[in-house]
Amino acid sequence: MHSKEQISHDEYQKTSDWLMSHTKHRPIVAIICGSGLGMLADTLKCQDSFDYSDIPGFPQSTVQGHAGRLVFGELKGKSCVCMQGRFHMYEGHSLLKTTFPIRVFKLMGVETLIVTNAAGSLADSLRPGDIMIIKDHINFPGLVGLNPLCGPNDEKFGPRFPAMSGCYDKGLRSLVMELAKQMGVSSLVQEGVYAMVGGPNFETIAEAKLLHRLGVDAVGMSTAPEVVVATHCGLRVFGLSLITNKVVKSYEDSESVNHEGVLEVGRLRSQTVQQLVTELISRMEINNNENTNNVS
Ligand SMILES: O=P(O)(O)O[C@@H]1C[C@H](O)[C@@H](CO)O1
Ligand SMILES: Nc1nc2[nH]cnc2c(=O)[nH]1
Repeated sequence: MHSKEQISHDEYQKTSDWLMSHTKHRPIVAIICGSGLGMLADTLKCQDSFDYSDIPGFPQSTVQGHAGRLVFGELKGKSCVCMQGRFHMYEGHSLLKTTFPIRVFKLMGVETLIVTNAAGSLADSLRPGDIMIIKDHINFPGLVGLNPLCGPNDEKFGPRFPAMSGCYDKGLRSLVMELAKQMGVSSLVQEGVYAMVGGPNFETIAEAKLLHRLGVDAVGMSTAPEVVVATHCGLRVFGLSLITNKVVKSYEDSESVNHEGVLEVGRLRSQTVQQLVTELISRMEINNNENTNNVS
């Protein structure tokens, strides 16, 4: 089950050095755009962007709605880097490749990771178009040993046995709840538990019932490996799921989900997600100012 693949510290460093020599931005925040949410990158000012295919060591995006571009720029005076397109296990990437950018971000000086995704809801209180602030996750592939941290541990990044309780920063979660109130969109926003499944198929009804009984609020096919690797190397994490569909949990229900519908809800709610993330970045406190305002 375990792959023998390893990525050395030097390989992450080479990619980081290449990027740092091709942009003047020195990002302190990294944003990963979920399906249909790539427009988050459009808000960045003074952009430098790179196709993944041009970045040494970077995997390639193959999913519709994931452009495959890394965009550097400024948002509210803070230097950011944005992944327009992420890597999923179901595309055939190893978990190390899926999470490759996270350690590159760490080496570039990023302190905070914002992850977004499209997800189906199991909680009755979450409707399509709602935004779920991720309070915690269940990493189903991880529970059976499909974890990017399997294999030799690189102590330069983090410990062999990292804690994962509290991996979604409480302060940032409360801040976004507060911002949602101030923006008049609090009726769309609530906290919940995200579960990652392997995909690429959507859930059977029996699987949906199981997830519901286990206390999962929303389900998707990404995010958990990225958050595990980010937490391992000491990044502060904030995550949100855009609820794009209800997961069908009844044999009487004739609805079914498809990727086009997922992307469509992403487009419809893009503005609100964009505003929330922009306000979050504007208001979040930064620990280490070394990387701030380095763009000349
Ligand atoms: O990258 P995310 O997690 O937003 O993508 C979700 C899960 C699948 O990749 C896809 C299904 O429509 O959307
Ligand atoms: N697994 C899963 N991923 C999703 N991504 C968007 N909607 C869904 C869903 O219903 N199930």
